[in-house]
Amino acid sequence: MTNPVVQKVNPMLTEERAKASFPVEELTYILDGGKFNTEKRREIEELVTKDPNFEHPPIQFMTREQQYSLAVKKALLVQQRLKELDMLDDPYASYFFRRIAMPREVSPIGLHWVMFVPTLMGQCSDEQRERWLQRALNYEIIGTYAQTEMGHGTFLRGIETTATYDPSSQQFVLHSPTTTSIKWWPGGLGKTCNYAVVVAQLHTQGRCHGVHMFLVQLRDESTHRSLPGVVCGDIGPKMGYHTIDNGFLQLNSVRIPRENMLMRNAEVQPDGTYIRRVSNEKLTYGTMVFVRSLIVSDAARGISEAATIAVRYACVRRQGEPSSPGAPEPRLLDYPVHQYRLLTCVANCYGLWFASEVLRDLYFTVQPDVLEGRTERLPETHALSAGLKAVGSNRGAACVEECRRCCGGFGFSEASGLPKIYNDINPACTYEGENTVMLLQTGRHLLKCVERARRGEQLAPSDAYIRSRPTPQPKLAGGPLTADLLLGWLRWRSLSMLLEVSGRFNSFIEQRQAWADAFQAVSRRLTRCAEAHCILYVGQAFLDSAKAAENPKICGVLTSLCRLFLLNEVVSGAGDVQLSRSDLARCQDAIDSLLTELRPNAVALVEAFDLPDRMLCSVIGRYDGQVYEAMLQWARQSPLNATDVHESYELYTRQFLAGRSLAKL
Ligand SMILES: CC(C)(COP(=O)(O)OP(=O)(O)OC[C@H]1O[C@@H](n2cnc3c(N)ncnc32)[C@H](O)[C@@H]1OP(=O)(O)O)[C@@H](O)C(=O)NCCC(=O)NCCSC(=O)CCCC(=O)O
Ligand SMILES: Cc1cc2nc3c(=O)[nH]c(=O)nc-3n(C[C@H](O)[C@H](O)[C@H](O)COP(=O)(O)OP(=O)(O)OC[C@H]3O[C@@H](n4cnc5c(N)ncnc54)[C@H](O)[C@@H]3O)c2cc1C
Repeated sequence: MTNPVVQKVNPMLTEERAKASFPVEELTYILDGGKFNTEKRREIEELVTKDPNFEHPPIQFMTREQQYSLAVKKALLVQQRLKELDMLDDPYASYFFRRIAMPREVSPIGLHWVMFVPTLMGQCSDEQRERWLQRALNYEIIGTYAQTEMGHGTFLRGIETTATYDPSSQQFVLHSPTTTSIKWWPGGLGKTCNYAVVVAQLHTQGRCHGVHMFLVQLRDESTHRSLPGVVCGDIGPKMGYHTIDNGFLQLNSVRIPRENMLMRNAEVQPDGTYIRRVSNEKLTYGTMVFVRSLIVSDAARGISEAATIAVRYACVRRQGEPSSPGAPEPRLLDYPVHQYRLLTCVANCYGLWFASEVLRDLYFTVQPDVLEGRTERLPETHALSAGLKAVGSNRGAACVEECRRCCGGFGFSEASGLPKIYNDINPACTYEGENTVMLLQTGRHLLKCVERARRGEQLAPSDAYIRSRPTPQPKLAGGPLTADLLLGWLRWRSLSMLLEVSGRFNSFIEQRQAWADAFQAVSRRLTRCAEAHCILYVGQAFLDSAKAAENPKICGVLTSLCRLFLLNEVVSGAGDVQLSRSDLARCQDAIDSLLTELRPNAVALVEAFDLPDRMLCSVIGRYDGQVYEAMLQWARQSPLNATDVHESYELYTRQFLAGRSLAKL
């Protein structure tokens, strides 16, 4: 543990820690992807924790402008430190450095490395990479990804910004023709960035060729003033994300050189001739596939933080009727219903954690082929990243909210750290493709898989269970409810639901409905199919990782947690298909026994995430469990407490009490 123990550890937490049935440290190595990674991460965390430059009072007491300004300073300081430490080329080290240096502070330059650089990597021709990539990697320029407009987010083909080629000057003219065409939302666009990848409709030789990407300079590189024709700014306060300047951008006939169109997949020649190099036009959407896969891991990390806080708090918080006179009040964690609420969040967290690793590996296996124009596995990768992005962020937001409520009133206080975790994960349900829209993309792919299965074509590995005919329901009665059996049931459920919906879809087609209309008619049910498919993927990844654990004690506890995850899915999905009352009752009993079995490991399972206090930023989730003193200390920092009598008393309350009118004040 990298946590400095400030005070004596609360004995209730020590007692819980002693109950672990497995070596927590070894599970940490598994989660980090090896002991080497754990050690490296801890070194970085210690480095940042000791650096006074990253210390400051809680940002929750600051104004938005102060928060933004501090975040800019810290984000840039991180870059300087990473350079000094020669860590810029090490994505693992720089990720953890950023994370611990700016815990729960969304970086104003975050879009630069999450989307701007990956877009340059994926969409530039080789010469363009030479020209811009190194400058971007060195942070000589700071960029963002400007796609969404006020009028269009989901429907990308509806984007209105135009890039019209002018062969006489060999320039593109970037223009926002309407109010709705103003770019709206891009992170860091308002004040921080000086460049952007702008998504626009390409017009040349009198024809529109659809959405393409252009590198546009927004601000002067030395004065940072916006360039002629560029109008940009901050979009104002949001539900969260206070540290980042999501921005707007209006382009008034801004001219850029022809070479600033990103030309890996398509090109406009000097005379204006348009040439498409690869047939799959969806390659322009490549960066989104990448970021969607990252969101699954963000969701798991968000739950890991919230669950660490809520489980620790549940060990030290006493509330309720003592079991006998004179006995202490029960701890929250003693209540089975509380165990259920927390442990199912922990189970979701592990499932998403392992699924995000499998998805990341898939992405990095497929990406080199995609860059070379071989797109055979792109549909599977898109369908999985879209669906898992939706399921991951939906679950992430729901579990973090559940953990927050598990902490009662303190969960509503910023002191708990929980509102911030929620406000960080919640927008992921919307950005990078709104979740329902993403589930529909997965659903569309699944419908096509049934069609392919019917034609006897081979399906991608994660779709291989899809057949054109139903399979018998696995029997849950009789033998033990093993993880394999439960996973088999979820596989059967996913296929059954899909075949039912696809049957309905086909009947609409037979009635001569257009494909798009038939799709709309089944869309509501299709989103459930997409969820079931993704949950199956999560369950499979979870079980594979549990089985792969070499230490039998870790394998045991992970398998039990995986069973809890699977059983909970079976019970909550019982309405989607027919599950007999007796099977349902068996599953419910099995959940109750698992809660009793897993309860002694509750603390160990969250502490395996090895989250230092600096990362959690939580008064009630501290390693030492000394909650109440710390809560008082926190409240003392409120600027409202700077004076005993607040100025509003003199200005208003005193007048009010004296019976004077406040109307003109
Ligand atoms: C909903 C769709 C997918 C629809 O696209 P469309 O062009 O209308 O598609 P269509 O003609 O209906 O054809 C669908 C077809 O296109 C395929 N496809 C769709 N997306 C991809 C992809 N990424 N990779 C590979 N293939 C893709 C689909 O599988 C369909 O294929 P098919 O026709 O079935 O063979 C699209 O408009 C979309 O992706 N919308 C969501 C927009 C979005 O995600 N915006 C993100 C902005 S950036 C951001 O939010 C950053 C935040 C980060 C932060 O703050 O940290
Ligand atoms: C914090 C944050 C950061 C962001 N950062 C960026 C960024 O850096 N760069 C960038 O370009 N964009 C960014 N965005 C924009 C984001 O990608 C869009 O908000 C998102 O794609 C949704 O688009 P929209 O807001 O236009 O919603 P809409 O498309 O108007 O959707 C509204 C609702 O309608 C539903 N809906 C829409 N179409 C359909 C359909 N076909 N079928 C069924 N239902 C449908 C959706 O599910 C949704 O619930 C960011 C957004 C947020 C909140």
